[in-house]
Amino acid sequence: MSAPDWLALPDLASRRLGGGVVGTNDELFAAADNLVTPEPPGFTPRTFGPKGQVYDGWETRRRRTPGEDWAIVRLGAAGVVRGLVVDTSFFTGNYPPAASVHGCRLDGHPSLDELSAADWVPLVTHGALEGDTANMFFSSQAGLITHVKLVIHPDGGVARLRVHGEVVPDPTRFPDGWLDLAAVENGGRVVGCSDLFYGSPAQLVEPGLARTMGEGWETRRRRDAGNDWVVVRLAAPGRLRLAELDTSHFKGNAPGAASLRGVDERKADPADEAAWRDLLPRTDLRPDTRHRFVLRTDPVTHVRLDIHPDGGMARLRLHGHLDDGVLDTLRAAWDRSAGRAGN
Ligand SMILES: NC(=O)NC(NC(N)=O)C(=O)[O-]
Repeated sequence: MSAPDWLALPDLASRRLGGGVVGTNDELFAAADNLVTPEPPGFTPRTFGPKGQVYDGWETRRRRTPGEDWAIVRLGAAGVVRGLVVDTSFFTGNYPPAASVHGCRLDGHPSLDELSAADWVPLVTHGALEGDTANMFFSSQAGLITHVKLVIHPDGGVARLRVHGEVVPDPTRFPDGWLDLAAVENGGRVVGCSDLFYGSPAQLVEPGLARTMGEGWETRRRRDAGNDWVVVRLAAPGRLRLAELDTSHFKGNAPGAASLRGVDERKADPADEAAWRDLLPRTDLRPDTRHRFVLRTDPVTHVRLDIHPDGGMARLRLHGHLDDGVLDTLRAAWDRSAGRAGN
């Protein structure tokens, strides 16, 4: 069976975006914070701590009274949830047989008490789980979600909770309309690339600096005359003023040069090669360097980064201003769905 399309969407709960566990009723065996760890779970058999076998995940005690266990997760970026993964990797004799996930929308910085009293809408209802498995659930809930509540029936261990969805730009994050239009936390997304052999291009637009080469995008060595590329769909239409092409950590494998092109899908079809306009001409790059290039572009909705011929890059930042009227549109969309996660 092929992977569902929604798996390619960003994990809104990931710690990489600032997601975090804000409360749980029980984490005696293993901390619920592990649910949002970006790296895949690991396991070393027969490693015992003071409470029992050590697990990389959330694990509650064996229930001796009726009920269920829960953990509430603050998403790193608000969005519309398209699919969830309740990953029970390495939990074999102690996984929960079923899980539910609910979502809510609460803006600002709500307390656990406020979250507990929120209107929760179902994203997954009593979904059957397999042990030691990435259990996948499609969500048809169209509302904007800021927090999710994982409920396990009745108890047990879950290694990771992935909440894949489309980021909805939060206009309170850029009150003057100046933002990194490529950033995933603002709603930017990598929608195409030539090669992702060593590292995912989605990492180019993640927050912060890459800590290692492994946190960037890296292609294999090309043995033909072509070059590698990625296309980013911007958070919203905007005029670019500053590009950052960050080759940090890529010392023996930085691209020799790069260029940027853009297109405005409101005026031309991005599938039409001839519609793309130069934003930054082919420019030499240095290894292990945060290059900044000042730009002055017309409004664009998509940007293509070409690297010549291949190699790796840690981050791509595309700072600029939202096109005229777009900030008002984003504010209206944000306000319209306020307090209505289920709509
Ligand atoms: N061997 C175990 O994993 N036992 C228990 N869990 C831990 N973490 O020790 C349990 O009851 O699920």
